[in-house]
Amino acid sequence: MTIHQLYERRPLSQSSARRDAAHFIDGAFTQGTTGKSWENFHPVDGSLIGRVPEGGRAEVDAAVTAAHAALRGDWGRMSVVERTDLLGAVADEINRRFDEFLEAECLDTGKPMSLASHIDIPRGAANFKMFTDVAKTVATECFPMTTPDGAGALNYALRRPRGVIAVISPWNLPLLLMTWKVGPALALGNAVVVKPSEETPLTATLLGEAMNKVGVPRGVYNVVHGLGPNSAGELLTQHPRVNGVTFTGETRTGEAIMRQAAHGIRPVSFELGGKNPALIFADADLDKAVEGTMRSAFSNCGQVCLGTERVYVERLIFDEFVARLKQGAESLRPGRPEDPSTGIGPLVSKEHQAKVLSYYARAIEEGATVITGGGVPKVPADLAGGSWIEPTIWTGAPDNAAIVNEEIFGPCCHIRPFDTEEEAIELANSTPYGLAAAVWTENLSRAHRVASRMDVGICWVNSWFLRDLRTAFGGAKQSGIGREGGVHSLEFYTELTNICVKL
Ligand SMILES: NC(=O)c1ccc[n+]([C@@H]2O[C@H](COP(=O)([O-])OP(=O)(O)OC[C@H]3O[C@@H](n4cnc5c(N)ncnc54)[C@H](O)[C@@H]3O)[C@@H](O)[C@H]2O)c1
Ligand SMILES: O=C/C=C/C=C(\O)C(=O)O
Repeated sequence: MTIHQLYERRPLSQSSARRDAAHFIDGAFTQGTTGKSWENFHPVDGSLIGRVPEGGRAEVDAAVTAAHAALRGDWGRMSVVERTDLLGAVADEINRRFDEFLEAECLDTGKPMSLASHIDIPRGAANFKMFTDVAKTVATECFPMTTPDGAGALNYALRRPRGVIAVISPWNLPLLLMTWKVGPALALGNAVVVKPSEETPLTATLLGEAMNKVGVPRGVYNVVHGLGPNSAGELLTQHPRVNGVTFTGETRTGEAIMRQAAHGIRPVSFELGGKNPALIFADADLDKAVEGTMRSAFSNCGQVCLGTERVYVERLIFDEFVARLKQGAESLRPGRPEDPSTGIGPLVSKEHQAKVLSYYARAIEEGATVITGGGVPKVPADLAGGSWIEPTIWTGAPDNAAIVNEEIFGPCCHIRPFDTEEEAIELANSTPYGLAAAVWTENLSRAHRVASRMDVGICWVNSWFLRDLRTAFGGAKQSGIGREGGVHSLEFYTELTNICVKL
């Protein structure tokens, strides 16, 4: 029976028993000591999923202490092969419990199962597998040198785990983005304390069961739920015994975390916001450019940091492209995650829905023309409690408009014509962000020429969201600090010592 058939009779939100989240500290689940918690709602219909405990100083201290104890214990004494065998088993356990992770992720986010079953959950396992390979195969460096006495000396580099890593993760791809950090951290010998987003606690909690099942020593993986400021997030990122902070989230939040982590000096690795452009030249394969921009603008209800919110189209094909993208946007049917015909899910929360709707209103004030969307879709009565939003396309806004310069993080994009390659490049690079870009052209020279001038961390040509996990991933300008992926993750998750031996 397919996962969809499982729910044909009853919606996911009514098929699942109430699910409370729990902290996972030193190998044990606990509701903690603060007595504070919040309600977790299903974004599809507003139904209650369960409660989430808010961790405080005691929980953060206990988790950091457990992580350090793990480093001094069996985990710290394990060989790379023993460690990576365990993490390979974690990946296998995620795959063994695939449907449970899928159900939990879709309950928390409301995203279609057809999306999460192809992206979110498989990447949860792949992120562990990828970095076990890196940890087992990465070489180190060695520099023989001459010395005045002629005998010479040998320099070689040794890498060791950085220590206890704080992982602060967002709500849009909860399992994928949390394991994108936990995978390399653990494969390279660290221990972690994860603070998932308050919107999406379930898969981080479930991963604790997988860790225990395969025998990862207690204290290696810890989860403390909480909010950001004045809560577990802030306490964790300023904790004196945390050795590094890796964060994925909004740029403004990154600024706050940087201040919090500064006291006592600890390195940060940031993957932040974006306002990503797509450049579509007249010689592009229009079918592919429309299909790719449909995904990059509307997938995951536009809640993808790498998504496209600015589309620049060569004037010759502007009207045709706008008409084609409008047609695509209007074909997306809102629905429940478990419904295979669902084309688009809801936003993650009522708060986020209000934020996106405020930009929809701002667009009108700024003089934009609404090509399609601009509000809340009509949905069946049983979905009325959800955080629904219409996929929206604008044209005609000024280049300094908020909808053209500020990250909205919803299923919306502004399309503007351009006349020359230089103009397109200047427009693409015109915001404080520099995360991703997409260039659509069949001209090989132009593809390489334009891509090389995108001031971003990743540029796709005639594609979007193709991800080779060995490549460097991260943002330029206000979209991030550092790169993670493949051997690039070594820089943040290990400390390097150069040893010079006189021969
Ligand atoms: N660059 C990337 O790879 C990437 C990937 C996904 C999402 N994002 C960005 O994330 C944002 C959406 O996710 P979000 O709304 O969860 O982001 P957010 O910044 O609101 O929150 C992210 C996480 O940070 C925590 N947090 C908030 N304030 C904190 C503080 N002062 N100290 C410690 N922790 C704190 C939150 O509790 C949450 O766990 C968008 O801006 C999107 O572009 C970037
Ligand atoms: O929403 C942002 C998506 C980020 C994706 C990754 O970090 C990845 O594919 O590794």
